[in-house]
Amino acid sequence: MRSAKSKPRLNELRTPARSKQNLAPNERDPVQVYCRLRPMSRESDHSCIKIVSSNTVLLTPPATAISYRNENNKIMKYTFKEVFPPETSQAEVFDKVALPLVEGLIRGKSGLLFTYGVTGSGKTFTMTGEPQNCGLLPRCLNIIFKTINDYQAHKYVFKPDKMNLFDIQSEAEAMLERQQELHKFKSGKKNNSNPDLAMSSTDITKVEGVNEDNQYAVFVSYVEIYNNSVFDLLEEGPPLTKNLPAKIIREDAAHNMYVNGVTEIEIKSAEEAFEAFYLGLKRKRMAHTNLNAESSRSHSVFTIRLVQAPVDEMGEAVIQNKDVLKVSQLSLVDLAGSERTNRTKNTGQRLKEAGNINKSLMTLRSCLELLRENQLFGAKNKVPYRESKITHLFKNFFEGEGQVRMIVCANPRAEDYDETLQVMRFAEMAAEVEVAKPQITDIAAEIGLKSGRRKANRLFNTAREYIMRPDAKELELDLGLVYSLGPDFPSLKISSSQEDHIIKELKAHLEMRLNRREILKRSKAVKDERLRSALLDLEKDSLEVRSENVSLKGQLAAAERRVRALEERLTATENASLSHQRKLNEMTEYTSSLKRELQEKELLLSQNKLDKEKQKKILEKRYNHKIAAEHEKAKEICSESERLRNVIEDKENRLRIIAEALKIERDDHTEPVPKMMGDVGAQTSARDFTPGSTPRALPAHMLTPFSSAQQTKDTQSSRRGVAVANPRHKRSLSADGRGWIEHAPKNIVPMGTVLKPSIGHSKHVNKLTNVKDIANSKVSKYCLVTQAQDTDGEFEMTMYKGDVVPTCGGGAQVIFNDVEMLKQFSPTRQSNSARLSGNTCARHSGKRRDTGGCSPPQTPSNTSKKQRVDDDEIIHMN
Ligand SMILES: Nc1ncnc2c1ncn2[C@@H]1O[C@H](COP(=O)(O)OP(=O)(O)OP(=O)(O)O)[C@@H](O)[C@H]1O
Repeated sequence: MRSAKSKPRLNELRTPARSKQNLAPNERDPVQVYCRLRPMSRESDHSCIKIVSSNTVLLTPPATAISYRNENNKIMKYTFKEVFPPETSQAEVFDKVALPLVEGLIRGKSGLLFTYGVTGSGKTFTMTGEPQNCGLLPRCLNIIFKTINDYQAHKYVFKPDKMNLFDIQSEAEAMLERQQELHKFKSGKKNNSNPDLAMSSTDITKVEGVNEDNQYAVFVSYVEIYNNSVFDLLEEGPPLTKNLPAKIIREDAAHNMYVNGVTEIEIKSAEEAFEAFYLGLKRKRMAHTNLNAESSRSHSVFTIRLVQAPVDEMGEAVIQNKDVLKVSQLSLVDLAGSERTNRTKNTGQRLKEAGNINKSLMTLRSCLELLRENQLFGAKNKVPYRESKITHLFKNFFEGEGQVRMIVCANPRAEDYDETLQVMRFAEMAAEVEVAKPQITDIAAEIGLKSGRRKANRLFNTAREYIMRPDAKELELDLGLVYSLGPDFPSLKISSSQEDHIIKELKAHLEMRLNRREILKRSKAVKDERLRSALLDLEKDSLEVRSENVSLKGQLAAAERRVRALEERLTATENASLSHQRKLNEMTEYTSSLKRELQEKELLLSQNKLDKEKQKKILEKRYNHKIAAEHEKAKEICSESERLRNVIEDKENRLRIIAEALKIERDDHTEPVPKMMGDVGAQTSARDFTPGSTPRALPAHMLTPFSSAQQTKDTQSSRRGVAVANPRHKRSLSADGRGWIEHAPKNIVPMGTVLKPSIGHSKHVNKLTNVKDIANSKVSKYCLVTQAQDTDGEFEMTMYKGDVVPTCGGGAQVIFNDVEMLKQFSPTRQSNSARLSGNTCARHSGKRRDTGGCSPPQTPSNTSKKQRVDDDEIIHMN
């Protein structure tokens, strides 16, 4: 727990929010409602409002009014704090209504002043006024600056913290910001001032309540509430014509409502304030209605916030602590005019605006009604402040504390009567609402600061300046201002014995002076003590400084010696450096000459390169068409080779067919020859024979020699003397002496002639079933022997020959490259070719590419075009 005597902590100094219900009557103030009547536009017009006293008006309904019929021509009486007749001057209204609010603002109390009334009743006239006849707002600004002018803090010492409170900056920080601002303004500041608005207000004087030991700063903001959205009229950026972004209303740490992110401009003079106000005015949405060409369609709220903080003990700078700040605000609200939409004949946007205006005014009205009920009858109605932006923004005035004043403006003309009546009723009701009186605390006194600090500082500065002057003789200062025992003695003249009160007054005065003397003595003792300790500190410091001085002198002498030595070295080094510098210059010159040479050569090189490239291009052009012709030829060759490849593929396919035929034939050869060669042949026509098929019949003269080996021998012996074999007819290609594998049917028919060539080193197989027979290092050639009868019934023997090529899988493949056909003609045969009888040997050979496997050769008839008949083809005539 904090002891009773200890000083309060700074953050405990703020006044806590007080509960309205528990307030004593003297702690509350009613909303003060004034009525101002505007002059009639035409003198001939009938006025419905009559002022019966300084605070009462009578409303007489005209025959055209609705209330004339509804309320039986009833005259209504309304009472206000004061009624201002049409001829009342602006200054008078200001003095009565706004001046007390300004005074409160200076003392740290917040205030709210709004004008309320029917459209065209003079709200804006009252609030803003006209050139040369300024209204409440300019007058408030003028008087505030006149009052605080000598006590203003430097700009940016107080800075809004964006959460409705303020930070305090040091003088240095503030100066830096001022310089930045100066720089910004030099680069283009727009002047928004309006000479008309800098209204003459010479009659304005100062108000009481300024604390000389405080520093002050004024901040203004200007918002507009339009269609229940809040817009910042001082926001930089968007052009005036475009829609401004809407702002939201928030509650700060002290439960005060504020417009979040609103622009607050620090103002140092009334002129600056007018400038800001004029900028906001330009942004205001003005709309024209049938009723009033200048009617404002929005509520506008101009807020002046006054920040004050005590100066420190020295009376110079503000205490750097946020908690000593006191912020008070005066909000000047020009409400949009209330109107009946059916009378204004508004449509579209205007109708929506009118609806919103009326809705917000209705909310204001119902909020005040509920508040009044709560206050008067202890009801616990929930007040719907949030239903409208205007009531939400000023919630803390009604729930917290402050001074609230309202000026009801009225136009006494008959056309406005019904609406004016509503306004009067509202005003009467609002006057019954009470608001807690603001409590003022002297924070400086609470933290032990004495008053008169700034004055003392001023005197001190004057004295110092005076002493510095050469002609200073005697300083005459009114120290009484600082050490004053209070005001002068009251009048002590006692003229009768009954005047005891004078004695009492004198006694009180003396006691006060004694008290003050005591305080001053204590203060002096404290200051003496401080001075003594300061002098002692000074003496101690002085001694330390002296001894330090002696040691420093010794150090200085040693340092000087070192410096001299260093200087000598430096001179020597400089000389050396000079000579090096000369050399360096020479070398630099040499280097630069080399560089120049290099550059020239590089230039030459690049020139050469360019020339070569040019030549290359010329040659390329020249030979391009030749290259194109070559390309054409290449294409032709390609297409030819493609065609040949197709032919080869075609041949391969045919060979494959032959191979299949051969396979069938091989299978047929397994049948016994005698059966094949029997008398069946006599029954079978020779024309039934198809190439490649097994011979089914042979002519009778052919059968004998093939009947058996014995018969062959007989035939050979019967033809003794005839040269049936000539060694010269041996096929050279067949008998090349390499290892052959001869693949012939088992029962091959002996031809009985020399036709079949002998193959040296050959191995005979009937069936090629064992791979070793062919995949054998000794075998490099392959010969397939077939026998058949041709279409003429002649017997022919074909030998397909090829190279055995081993494959990578361990097997072998045969590439056929030669075909030999041996044909035997019967000498008895009657045909065109019958004159030639005996054996014919034709040899066909054709080189072909590797088929990649063992594929049968083409038959001679199929390859007749490509195959040639060898020169050494022999025909044996028997
Ligand atoms: N007390 C007055 N003395 C002289 N002229 C006045 C007075 N009151 C209003 N007028 C004039 O009446 C006209 C309308 O006044 P003003 O614009 O102030 O009305 P308003 O209530 O603000 O209207 P709205 O609600 O439409 O904004 C203005 O031309 C103004 O000069």
